[in-house]
Amino acid sequence: MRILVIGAGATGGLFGARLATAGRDVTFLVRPRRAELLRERGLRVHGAGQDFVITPKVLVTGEIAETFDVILVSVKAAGLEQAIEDFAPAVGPDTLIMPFLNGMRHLAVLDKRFGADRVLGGVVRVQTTVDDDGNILRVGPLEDMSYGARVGTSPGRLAELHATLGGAGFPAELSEHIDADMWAKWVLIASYGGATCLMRGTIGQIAAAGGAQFSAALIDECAAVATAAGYPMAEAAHQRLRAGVGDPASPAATSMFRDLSSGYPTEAEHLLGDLLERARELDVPTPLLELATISMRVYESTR
Ligand SMILES: NC(=O)C1=CN([C@@H]2O[C@H](COP(=O)(O)OP(=O)(O)OC[C@H]3O[C@@H](n4cnc5c(N)ncnc54)[C@H](OP(=O)(O)O)[C@@H]3O)[C@@H](O)[C@H]2O)C=CC1
Ligand SMILES: CC(C)(CO)C(=O)C(=O)O
Repeated sequence: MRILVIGAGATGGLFGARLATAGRDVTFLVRPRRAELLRERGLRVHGAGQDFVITPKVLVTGEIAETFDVILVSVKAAGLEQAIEDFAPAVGPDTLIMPFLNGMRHLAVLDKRFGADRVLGGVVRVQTTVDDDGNILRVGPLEDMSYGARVGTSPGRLAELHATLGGAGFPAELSEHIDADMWAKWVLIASYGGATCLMRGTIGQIAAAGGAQFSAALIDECAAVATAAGYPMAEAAHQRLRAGVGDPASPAATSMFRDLSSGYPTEAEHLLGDLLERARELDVPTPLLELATISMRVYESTR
């Protein structure tokens, strides 16, 4: 299957490079500045014990002349609408679209444009960022993905997708409960991301300052929203998250915290604001989530 990766940033750059290294047919759809850099210097991945460069196949937005089998959407939430316009010409009748985005709201946007049978659920777990030289920097060893059908995707096509994304040097799981997986990831990202951004420190720094109970209470609030929405988190996973916030040495943080620390725009509305809105609709009290959301709104409005 021919793969088009939308964006060659922290997640798309890493997984696209892995897939290309494993011999898959990968093309990156990028904007002109990124294209120039990639053509000049290649796509380099480094950090956490790895260092490799690939010469990527690159298409600049506006240049798409044919459809692809798989589209991996790896833009941030704020860039989604424009990205959809840009990659739409690559979507044919059998194309599958797998988004990497955290949160859930993007699914409705993609479904509306392309139909839910073509839009898979997706979860990627990596710790990456784009460094000042435009390289993909791994800030931790985590690297895996899962994906799965939500409604009416052809099983044959799904199997082909799994054969393409699997066995490429990172764990890739075909999930039969991808909506629940996405909700569980959302609980993680909203609670760890909300806590670290509100407190301006890693999970360990918050614990060392006496905030472990605060972080655990935020996890409970986010998990309660998932439960009310019909996607209760597995008890063991919930308890693992809670246990993780008690370690003062924990370096845990999220991509939203890395964006905040660099003074960049964040996905706060997509990750926190949307969850808060759903909590209100479902009548779930979430005072800490509200606090984290407001603090990020202030950050965004004063950047
Ligand atoms: N980073 C991480 O560790 C993790 C991130 N995630 C999630 O993955 C999603 C993507 O995040 P991440 O990879 O970090 O984001 P990045 O900002 O690092 O990468 C996004 C890339 O998309 C490019 N882009 C944006 N719009 C377009 C467009 N219209 N056409 C082509 N390229 C475009 C940007 O290019 P340009 O340079 O031109 O702006 C940028 O390089 C987010 O929802 C995030 O929450 C999930 C797990 C871990
Ligand atoms: C779960 C985690 C922290 C790593 O994949 C993440 O999704 C993020 O940093 O955005």
